[in-house]
Amino acid sequence: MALVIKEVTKRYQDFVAVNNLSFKIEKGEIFGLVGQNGAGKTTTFRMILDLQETTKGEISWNGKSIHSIDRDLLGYLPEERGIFPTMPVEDQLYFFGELRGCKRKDLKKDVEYWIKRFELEDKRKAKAETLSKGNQQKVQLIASFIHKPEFLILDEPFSGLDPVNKDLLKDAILALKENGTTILFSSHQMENVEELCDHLCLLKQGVSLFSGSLLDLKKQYGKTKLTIRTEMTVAELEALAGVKHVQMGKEQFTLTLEDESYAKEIFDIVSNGGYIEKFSLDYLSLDEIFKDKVGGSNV
Ligand SMILES: Nc1ncnc2c1ncn2[C@@H]1O[C@H](COP(=O)(O)OP(=O)(O)OP(=O)(O)O)[C@@H](O)[C@H]1O
Repeated sequence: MALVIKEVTKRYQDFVAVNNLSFKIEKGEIFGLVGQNGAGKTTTFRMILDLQETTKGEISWNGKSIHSIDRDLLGYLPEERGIFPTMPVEDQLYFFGELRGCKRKDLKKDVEYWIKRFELEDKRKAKAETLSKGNQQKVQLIASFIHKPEFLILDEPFSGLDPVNKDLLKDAILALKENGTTILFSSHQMENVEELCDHLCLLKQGVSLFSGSLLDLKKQYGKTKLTIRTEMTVAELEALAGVKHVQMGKEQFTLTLEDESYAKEIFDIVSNGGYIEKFSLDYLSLDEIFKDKVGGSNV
């Protein structure tokens, strides 16, 4: 295991921000930390980065206490966005790379590569303050990993990015993983976590509701989401055995089943021995699971 968080608690006076949290991340993995505002994500990051002390518990990287590792092994995109306003984009990236111990000549290839990859070529000489918010975020993001850290922590990296830039970021995260970087990121946007992570931790008010593989989490609920197109009414569908909830969508219904074993019987009734345009049985989305775990819903 690369990162091990063991029974970590963070207390601010009487308030417990992180409560007995444990999870593990393997080398080269993309791991998602998911939780609502105030769940304790940033606090957890700050403890991993040794910017804040734990009240209790241990954090280790490759078997060594986080207090004793070389800081340059780590990269961090904090939640607070901020780069030097008057420094040109390109200079900014060299500056952060050199700050983390890299030589300017060794940085050139990577600076060029990432400027191109994040479509910032025409902005390279521009002062950071003249860039749009999304572009500033991209610069700060590149700055967080230009020194090729082993372990990269990204706090809400997707917030404020348009769909095209979100895709650029997703591709970049996958490319960093390909190169062996271990990545931990937080997000409120479940589709990003679902697309990128094999493993995740769901946090609620500082307490872990789940940590482990996304597939294992999905299996807890089973394939209980049934999407069908039918002439039947909501009332008729609700009356079927094993149906917990029916949601009417545009030209289709989404049924929540008590158990996936009811699907066959429902198929027989809905298709009535004939053709059916749509009948699809799926795992719940992470968003649906999260809402259920955190708030209680109809799933
Ligand atoms: N220095 C502090 N003193 C007191 N309470 C704090 C301090 N820092 C954080 N907290 C509290 O700890 C809780 C967790 O905060 P944290 O910033 O870790 O949440 P988060 O999951 O990152 O939230 P968000 O998604 O809104 O960034 C919050 O209730 C916050 O108010």
